[in-house]
Amino acid sequence: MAEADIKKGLAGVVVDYTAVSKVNPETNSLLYRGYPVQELAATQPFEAVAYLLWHGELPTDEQLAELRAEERRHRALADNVRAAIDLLPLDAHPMDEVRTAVSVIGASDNSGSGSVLDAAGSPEENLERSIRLYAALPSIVAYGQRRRRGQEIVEPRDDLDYSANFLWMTFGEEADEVVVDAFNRSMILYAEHSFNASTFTARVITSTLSDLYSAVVGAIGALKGPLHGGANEAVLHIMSEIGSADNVVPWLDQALAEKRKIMGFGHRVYKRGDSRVPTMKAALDTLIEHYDRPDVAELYAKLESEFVSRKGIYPNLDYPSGPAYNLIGFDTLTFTPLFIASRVTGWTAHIMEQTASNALIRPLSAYNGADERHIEGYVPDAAELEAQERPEESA
Ligand SMILES: CC(=O)SCCNC(=O)CCNC(=O)[C@H](O)C(C)(C)COP(=O)(O)OP(=O)(O)OC[C@H]1O[C@@H](n2cnc3c(N)ncnc32)[C@H](O)[C@@H]1OP(=O)(O)O
Ligand SMILES: O=C([O-])CC(=O)C(=O)O
Repeated sequence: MAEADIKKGLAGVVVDYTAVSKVNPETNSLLYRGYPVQELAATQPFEAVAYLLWHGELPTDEQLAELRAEERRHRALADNVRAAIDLLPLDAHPMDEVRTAVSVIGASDNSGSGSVLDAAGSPEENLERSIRLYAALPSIVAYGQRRRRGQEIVEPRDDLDYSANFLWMTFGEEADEVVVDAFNRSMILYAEHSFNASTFTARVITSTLSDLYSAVVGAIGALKGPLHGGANEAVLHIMSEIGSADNVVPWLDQALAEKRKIMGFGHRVYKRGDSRVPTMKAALDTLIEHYDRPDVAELYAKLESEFVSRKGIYPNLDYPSGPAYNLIGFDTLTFTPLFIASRVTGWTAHIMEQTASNALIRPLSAYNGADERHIEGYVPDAAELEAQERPEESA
């Protein structure tokens, strides 16, 4: 068998153009539509960043007010979505819960003709669907956590912006400004990251001219894995296992001896550190100070320094965001759903970009299975003999 030039995991393969974001490992930078993400996190509400990702420009005051009004209109948890969530067992993973909720929203959207020929939708329909999902996800995530805790649903508040309302619906009390600010920054930092696994999944699904909801459902499935979004949950599991800074060295000795992956470290593209980490770490520091938890800072710093010095592998965004969400009070299993609530903006921007310049995504594979063989006594019919006369490239 001839050796094929396989790029395992598509590592290093450039598959298409995108104008949504630029990840540059050389300069350790990340641009959303040209703007450094750090500048956006320091100056913008998440709503403005969502607008930027969808439209390519930051909104004027009027455009932002319009988006905020529309977001408020679609905040409340729809009855059928709540009913579907309530059917799920309480120990279902929240990622499965959110995935199901998005499916229900998609199945209930009767815009378009209903035919598969029309599934991909117009740019206007897809923008409308994107805003609806973006608006609905906080109530889904918040309700999920409250349901697991045996608490009553908290209705959205029209006088609060996206991040403050998200925290209100989750905890039933108004969050301090420093907490809202840290949370808003995390939403911005998680919003977009070029052709990561979940975004690429969304683009593959979109490339078949399927609908936006199906692409988001698929993306949620890809995000759940601990090599991708699930790592923010996994970081907290690891930190709980370690317990305190004193235990880092023995814990790490054993984890490395067992060849375990240390969650929240490493990245396919960034090899010298993730561009978003310093901004998220600064947000974590404000939370550590606010909640007076120096023990978290000690454990964070000790694990980072030990792991980096031993392996030369740096933290990714999930490393500071895991403990940040823990300090805010989110349950560990809710962390990756928070990632969904943010990343739905990037996913949908990519879905619209893919639709606007589509080509079916269908790579080739090199076959390394059993040699051709036949069922004993089988006699090919005429159709099969005819097909064999027209051999195609194997794939
Ligand atoms: C928002 C995000 O999605 S960011 C990513 C979140 N994911 C995680 O934090 C999970 C932990 N990290 C990882 O598993 C990896 O770093 C990935 C999957 C993110 C990127 O990995 P890849 O580019 O595919 O590199 P790969 O996994 O092959 O790692 C290369 C080497 O570094 C090692 N390595 C990479 N990351 C880690 C880690 N976190 N812990 C231990 N070893 C690691 C690998 O074991 C491998 O070693 P080897 O060459 O001796 O086999
Ligand atoms: O880019 C990646 O591979 C993963 C990542 O950091 C993200 O999706 O935010």
